Formats: sequence, C-alpha cells, structure tokens
Amino acid sequence: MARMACHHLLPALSVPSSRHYAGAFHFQSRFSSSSASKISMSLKAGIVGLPNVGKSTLFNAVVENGKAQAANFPFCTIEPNVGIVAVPDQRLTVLSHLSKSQRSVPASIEFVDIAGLVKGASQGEGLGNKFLSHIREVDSILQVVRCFEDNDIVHVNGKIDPRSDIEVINLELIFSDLEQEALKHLCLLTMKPLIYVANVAESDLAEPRNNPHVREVMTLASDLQSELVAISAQVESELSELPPEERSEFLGSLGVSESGLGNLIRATYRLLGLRTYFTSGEKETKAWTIQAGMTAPQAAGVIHSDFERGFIRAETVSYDDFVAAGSLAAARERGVLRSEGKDYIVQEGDVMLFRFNV
Ligand SMILES: Nc1ncnc2c1ncn2[C@@H]1O[C@H](COP(=O)(O)OP(=O)(O)OP(=O)(O)O)[C@@H](O)[C@H]1O
Ligand SMILES: [Mg+2]
Repeated sequence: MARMACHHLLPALSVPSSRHYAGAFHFQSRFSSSSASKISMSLKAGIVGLPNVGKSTLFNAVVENGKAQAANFPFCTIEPNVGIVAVPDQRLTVLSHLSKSQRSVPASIEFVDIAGLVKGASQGEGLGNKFLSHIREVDSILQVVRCFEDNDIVHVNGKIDPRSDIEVINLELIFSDLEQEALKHLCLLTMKPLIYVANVAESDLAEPRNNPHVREVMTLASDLQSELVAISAQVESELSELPPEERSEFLGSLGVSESGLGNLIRATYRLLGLRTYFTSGEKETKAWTIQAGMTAPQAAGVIHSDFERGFIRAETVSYDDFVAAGSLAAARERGVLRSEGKDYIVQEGDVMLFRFNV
C-alpha cells in the first residue's frame, strides 16, 4: 500500500529532508504478508487534533453506543477510547434482498479517540509524547480541525485559526518521527494517510464553504493532497441520540438531507486502502474487508485460514453482473460467473464463492 503521508504533511511546513525517508521506506507495508490475522489488526483510524476541538464528540457520534467523555475543557480525554464502526454500504442491502438472506453483516473499521496534542507534545508538553505513541498504533489519521466559533468553548491558543492548528499538529508528528525510536521501528506518524475533518457549527452545515475557516482548511488540504470532510460533530452527536424517525426532521431544519457520518466512514475506509468483496447466500450476505491487490486465496483467508490453505478455485461475479442476473445460479447460466484460480486479484465488489479442500 502506498504510504505517502509525508507528502500529505510537508508542503505547508517545508521540512525538506523528510521526503527522503518517505521515499526510502515507501516499500514498507504492513499488508504485504498474506496472513489474514494481520488484516483484522490493521484497520484503525485515529482521531487526532488540538484539545477541545470536538474529537470525542465525533467519536461518540460515529461509534454506536460510544461513551467517550466529551466536555468543554482541554485534555478531557486521557486514555484512548476505541470503538468499532460498521461501514454503510447500499450494495449489501441489494445483495441481501436478492439472495433472501436471513441477515446481512457489514464491513467494519475501528476508530480510536486520542488525547489532544499541543505544541511541544513531542517534548513532553501537555499530555506529552505518550499520546503520540497512541497515534503510532493507528493506520490512518482523521485530523479534527475546529472551524466553529463559540466563545464558550475554550480554544487552547485563544483563537480559531485552522492553519495554525494544523501546523502545530503536523509539526508535532514530524518532530516525533525524528526521534531515534520511531526511525528504528519504521513506524512513522508522517507516513500515515490522513483526512482533515473540518468541525463546523450547525449553522454552517448546509453550506460549509461559506465559512472562511473551512475554505482555509480546504486550501491547505488540497496543497497537502489530502481529503477534507466537513461535518458538525455536535450535530452528529445530537442526531445519534434521537430516535431514527426524528432524525430527518432535525436534519431538514438545518437544511441538509443526510448525516455526514456515512461519508466520513466511507472516506476513512478508502483512506485505509481497503476493498470489499461479498459472500451472499440464504443464510447471510456479508461484506469482507481486504487490502487492495489481494489474491483470491488471501481474500479467502480473511474468512478462515483453512480457506486459504486448501484453496482450489473461486467462483466470482462482479457486483453489477450479479445484480443484473439476480442470483448466483442465474449468473452461472448467463456465463458471467467466472472460475478463477490462485493468481486472481480480487476486485472491488466481487461476489465470491470459494472452493477449498482441507
Ligand atoms: N461543531 C461543534 N459546534 C459547537 N460545539 C462543539 C462542536 N463540536 C464539539 N463541540 C463542543 O466542544 C467541546 C469539546 O468537545 P470534545 O470533548 O469532543 O473535544 P476533544 O477534542 O475530545 O477534547 P480533548 O482533547 O480535551 O479530549 C464540547 O463541549 C462539545 O460539545
Ligand atoms: Mg476528547
């Protein structure tokens, strides 16, 4: 997987030497092995940012039953909160309906809500570098940037200034990487893929671009070749508390039609370099998560290591062909169900049936 986050962080900060080590370690990938057990270990997205910018509020909204303490004071979070999040996917509903499945199981990723970082964190300021080590354990970073004005909510630097906030965070990540320990383990924070999350006031939700802070983050994100998602953590957390039937009315009153969480979760999933394939039958339709570029036996190994070891063939049909045919049997009749061997690279949305021998 391409790990190019130095590239994501550097243009605004111009620390020229870092590009060298980005290039040198580029081949490093935690997914290069075929071991399925590593996959399930490697789907973590860390929520990072200055203190009191809305990280825990966002975490609670995104993680069903999330119980991270979110409150209006800096360094509210100390120990990281971890939660599993289902990846919303319309295709799962369609396949499940066609196969008359008893249940459907979505793909999931893990979100980690991390303590706030301040300038000098890499030197022990604030909650110090212990918290940078929590960032080291995640595979991608969601950097929450405060774009809402609210005099009642303390900003650690006294004013809303997304550019300066982003520079503080990115510089701490870079300083932390320059320590010998980090280099030794080749586990550089600046090589992790990153999305900027502009946390806006509810009044800006309908048209986030009208907010000059958001425009500033947009410019920066685009300079750094990173994605940007605008969201109101406050609104999302209030929404998650409402009964489902009242949610659309609340969203309507803010001038938007749907929650921004689905978008954020899907963007995070893509950022992690993940792909989905499906198994679909009467018992269940299930979305399985693999790393881009995995072969059919490796993908089978995500279900069970026996499937990988005893892999014979995979019967495969693309999602679109499956839907057009209506079932696996009909796809076979139409000749769109292919029989693939061990070198087949699984494609996004493939519906698969594995033949194996143990
Ligand atoms: N979009 C928003 N609009 C208005 N208020 C918000 C918004 N997002 C978060 N808040 C408020 O900001 C305060 C801080 O939120 P939260 O505790 O989530 O921050 P945090 O980044 O997790 O802080 P810490 O680093 O201290 O753990 C809370 O009072 C929360 O309600
Ligand atoms: Mg917090």
